[in-house]
Amino acid sequence: MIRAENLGRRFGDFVALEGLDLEIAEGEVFGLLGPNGAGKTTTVRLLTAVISPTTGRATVAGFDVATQAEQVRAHVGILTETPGIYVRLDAVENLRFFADIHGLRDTDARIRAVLERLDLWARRKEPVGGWSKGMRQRLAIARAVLHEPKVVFLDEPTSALDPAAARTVRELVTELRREGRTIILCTHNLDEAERLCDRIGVLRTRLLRVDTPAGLCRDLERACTIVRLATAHGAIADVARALPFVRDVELAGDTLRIALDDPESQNPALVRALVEAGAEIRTVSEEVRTLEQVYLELVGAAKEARA
Ligand SMILES: Nc1ncnc2c1ncn2[C@@H]1O[C@H](COP(=O)(O)OP(=O)(O)OP(=O)(O)O)[C@@H](O)[C@H]1O
Repeated sequence: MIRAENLGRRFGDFVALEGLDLEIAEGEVFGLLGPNGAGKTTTVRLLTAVISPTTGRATVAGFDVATQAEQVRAHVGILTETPGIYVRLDAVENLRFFADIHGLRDTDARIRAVLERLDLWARRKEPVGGWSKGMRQRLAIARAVLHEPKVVFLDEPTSALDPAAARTVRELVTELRREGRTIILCTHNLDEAERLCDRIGVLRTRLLRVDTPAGLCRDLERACTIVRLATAHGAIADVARALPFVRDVELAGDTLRIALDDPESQNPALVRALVEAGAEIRTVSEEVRTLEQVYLELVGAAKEARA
């Protein structure tokens, strides 16, 4: 649904985005994470044909963002960080305005359907200036999906919302995904990204890493197997240390933390050796790092590399 090849954008001498290679499948929820100024909004603006690339190319729904901007815009919906909602107009007037821009037909039926879906129909006649932030955000999402786009870009959709309103927005994202739409979600909320996204890309001018949330948290270079013993046992730790494929062993209480290069293939031999040495093993598990740890290391390393 989205394909970018060496996509980049400069503003004068300043490089906002460089060498973006990315493919996003239809129906995927793709999270874009990165610190302030990392180039997330620039990426969204490039992929929605609001600005043009200075290097590379990209297609969205099969259309080239540089040469077929109008078709791209017809197939994408965007929720920006500052959605242009007209506070003096009511919800229907706001949506009618955008429906006219898109040249939509069946405007009244569409508006009613989307407002009912977002639970805003009963309040449709009030100027939206008097609404809560959460309600306005829902209206902004209604606007983004009014023309039933195949791809929906959501730039920080839950920032500045209270937990209940944020939850409603997250439920909407899940619903949009159920309808088969492709969603690009820019967020600083790592927990939200982990819960909603099929894959996550970490960006800092360049795309540093792309993987599933679980894949990002499984740090292969530091994979550790955690073995909990029935009784604490220094001798068992020494047995593990003596194994040629074990890189490091820490014993804390009844728990061994064993660093391996490839736990999946080395765990069976490790467990066999420990049992043969008399260990009574209660549990064997994998040390999983949090997305926050992985994220901070990735963007921290990118910052050092740039310095
Ligand atoms: N029109 C522009 N002219 C000059 N510089 C720009 C322009 N648009 C963006 N930039 C710069 O490009 C960099 C990337 O900005 P961008 O808005 O894409 O980051 P972001 O990852 O969305 O950040 P945030 O999380 O703060 O929203 C920033 O340093 C920004 O100042």
